[in-house]
Amino acid sequence: MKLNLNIQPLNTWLNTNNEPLLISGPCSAETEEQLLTTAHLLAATGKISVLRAGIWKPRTRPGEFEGIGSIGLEWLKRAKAETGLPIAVEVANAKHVEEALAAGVDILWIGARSTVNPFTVQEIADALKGHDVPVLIKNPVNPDLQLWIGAIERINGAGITKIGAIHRGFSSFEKSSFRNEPMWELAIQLKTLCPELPIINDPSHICGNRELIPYISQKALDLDMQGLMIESHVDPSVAWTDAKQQVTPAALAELVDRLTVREPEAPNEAFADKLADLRKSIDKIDDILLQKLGERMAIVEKIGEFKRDNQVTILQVNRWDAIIKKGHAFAKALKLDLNFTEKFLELMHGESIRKQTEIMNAGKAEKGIAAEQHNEVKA
Ligand SMILES: C=C(O[C@@H]1C=C(C(=O)O)C=C[C@H]1O)C(=O)O
Repeated sequence: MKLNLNIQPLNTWLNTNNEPLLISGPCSAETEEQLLTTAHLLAATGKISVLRAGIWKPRTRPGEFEGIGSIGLEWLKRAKAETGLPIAVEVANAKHVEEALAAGVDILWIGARSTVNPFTVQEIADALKGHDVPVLIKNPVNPDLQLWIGAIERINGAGITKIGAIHRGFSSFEKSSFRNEPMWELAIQLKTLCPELPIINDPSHICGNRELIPYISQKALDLDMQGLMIESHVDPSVAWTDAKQQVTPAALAELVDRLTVREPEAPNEAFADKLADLRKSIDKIDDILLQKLGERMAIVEKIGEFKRDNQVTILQVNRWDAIIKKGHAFAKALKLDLNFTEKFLELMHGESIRKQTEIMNAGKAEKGIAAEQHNEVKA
């Protein structure tokens, strides 16, 4: 089901010269000189459309630099007057919204740590009522698409129609090369549910280091995201916050030059025809795959009934082990990714277990099973 949002297309409220939107600026405004020098260097690249700077910083532990505060608005105003760039800041409560709007801030964004809290988002939404300011909403820290959507709906419900989502990645318990796991599928789901909603990628917070930023930026553009928010600093080595992930304005310009912007639409009829042909072949294969999956499940059900009637456990580790081993051999021979193949088989096995559990317990503890099934579907 599509989301029922009232969103104005990005190009109707921000001029990006038909290029992907690029928002850049320091993680934190530190001093007037740092902000202005960075802003001038960024403006001189001719690459960016919006200048950003954090002035109220939600930090994990107390005692870290928590932002320069309202004085930063004066510096941003000066940067805007001198460079002509629209300015953007993060807001986390009603007071921030009021101060930012009074200072003529052009774009507000809601950070990941605020998006997680519906009370905070609602407070911001209420403060925005009656204003016509663009608002960008970062994904919540945790991979919860509904929470992200809920925040977008709250802001939209306050009458804000110039809205964008910022994909900044998600906290994960697992060790990873990323500071925040991209979990692209969540951004893809959001785009599928609301195709008119601009999604902007934040490679700085996904990567947590400079090195991976070009890779993530390119991937974001190839997933048809409409822009990038990349942190930059006149001298990242001395930055007060997020030093490892900021780039110099010169490095930013170089990075942007190396990106390839591809079109979502077919460039000509010949391409469209060839693509349609290839897709026909995929459709045929998908039909066979699903047909075979259905046949497989019917046999799994029979085995389930057989096990139930003979009091045999559902899980058969040896059999499962053999399937995985055979899967590995197939993956190698067919040049399929091993991890993908394993995940696919695991998904199938999980469904067999679920189905056989249902058969084993038919009529018994129905409530518990229904609850488990509900959770599995949700997950
Ligand atoms: C279908 C069975 O039950 C379970 C499901 C399996 C499967 O999906 O292939 C394999 C082993 C069992 O854990 C079976 O025992 O063969």
